[in-house]
Amino acid sequence: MNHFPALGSYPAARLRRNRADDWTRRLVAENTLSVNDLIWPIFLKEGVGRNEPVSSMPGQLRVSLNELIDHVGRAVELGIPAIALFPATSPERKDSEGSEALNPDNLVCKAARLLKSTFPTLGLIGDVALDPYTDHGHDGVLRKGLVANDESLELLACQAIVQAQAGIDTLAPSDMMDGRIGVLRSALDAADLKDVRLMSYAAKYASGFYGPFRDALGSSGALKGDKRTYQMDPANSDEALREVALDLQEGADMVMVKPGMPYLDIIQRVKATFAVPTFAYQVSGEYSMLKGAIDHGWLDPDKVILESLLAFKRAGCSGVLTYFAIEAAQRLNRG
Ligand SMILES: NCc1[nH]cc(CCC(=O)O)c1CC(=O)O
Ligand SMILES: [Mg+2]
Repeated sequence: MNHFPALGSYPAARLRRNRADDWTRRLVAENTLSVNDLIWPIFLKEGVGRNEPVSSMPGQLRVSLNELIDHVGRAVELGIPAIALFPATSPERKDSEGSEALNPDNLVCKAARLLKSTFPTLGLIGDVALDPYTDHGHDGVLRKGLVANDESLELLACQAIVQAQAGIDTLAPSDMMDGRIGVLRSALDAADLKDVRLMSYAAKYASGFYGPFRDALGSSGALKGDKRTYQMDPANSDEALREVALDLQEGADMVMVKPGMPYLDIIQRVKATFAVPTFAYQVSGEYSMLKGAIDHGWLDPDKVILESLLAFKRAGCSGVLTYFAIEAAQRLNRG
């Protein structure tokens, strides 16, 4: 069936006409990518000392607190609206309950206070989940060998409050426990932190693409088993809509789909169904795939970085968490 009878067909219809010059290409472009779409995830390292390269993510660093202002200053200068903080916690601070997550002087909280006082207008996103802090590497606590949903929620709520009090303005729960958005929202309300935003990792899949991230945080060696009892099955799509519906009902301000590129179909369905601010996480494995090929000279960074990010806009995203944020912003600012 012809859905566009009025348009006729070749030779009257020649779609190449609009592609013939830069000016028409710019006029008919349906989507744009700008610096306003970028969120830069940053790994933090304890102690004062040198930054450390992350070997499975060439170009990314674990940043120590004394280097943090210079490091983040680059994002601020480029106009990147927000960064997301992830702590590489040293093994001696990890335990089975992830207690360090509740320490108001933990790495994320120290970084948040420092960054808020230096860059008051920069958005700070804090990860809510226990895996950087547990010696078993799971996002919640274990009871009888299983990740216990409701016990974990209590700890996650405390973790959220501690971060918000340190200056984190957007909490991003990545734990995938059921009910955590509602619990976090009421905990924030009770603590008079009503303006703190919740960016829910609503549809987070049990993905192999997180491998380099777990290396960066040192949680891959620690992780016992896998996360398939709480993260979503990559086979599922309808279920993502249920996850998003619940999180919105419970008080999420923004939702996220993760990973990104292999899940563009999910992003599109979420945006079409709910019409709410939707984000994607172009995760560590996606970065390392592209970066590895770029470093070998097999892909052209001037083409693939912005193309991969524009794909998220086309699918319906408001913005993207990407380790390419700096490189993308530099290219966008160059015009
Ligand atoms: N709560 C853990 C968390 N938060 C963000 C990522 C992955 C990000 C990336 O791969 O870049 C993960 C990994 C996991 O679930 O094991
Ligand atoms: Mg959920």
